[in-house]
Amino acid sequence: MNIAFIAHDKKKDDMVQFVIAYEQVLSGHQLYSTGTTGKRIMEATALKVHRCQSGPLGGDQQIGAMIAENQMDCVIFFKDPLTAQPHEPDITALIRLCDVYCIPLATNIATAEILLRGLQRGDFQWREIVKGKTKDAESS
Ligand SMILES: O=C(CO)COP(=O)(O)O
Repeated sequence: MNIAFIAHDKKKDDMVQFVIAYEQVLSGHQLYSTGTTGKRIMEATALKVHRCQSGPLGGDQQIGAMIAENQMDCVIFFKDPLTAQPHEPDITALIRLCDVYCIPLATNIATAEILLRGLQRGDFQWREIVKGKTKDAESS
């Protein structure tokens, strides 16, 4: 599965703790992130993360584009609800695209735990079916 990790500054420590806790599970997947979040994850773990731009410089939009191309299976986005962000429209757009394409999205650590436990159990297999169907439609 392709999984995106994004954390606002005040949530980055939580994100690091989270990926350390689930490092073993995550090592079997392709990981993507916004710039600084990915840097923090790679410093704290042995995980390899494909880093996009930093959020305020377009990283949320790059991950949004992957969703629109059906290349993202899950988004873990630890949002800071108490701090205004200069790129708020990009954040809203990313969340909207998750809803448009029915991509599982966790915006806090409690939901993220449930999503990753589902991932461990194989609950995300339906994404492979959806991706397969999209590829078939594109090639016909
Ligand atoms: O701002 C962000 C998401 O909206 C996160 O970006 P960084 O991971 O580059 O800090």
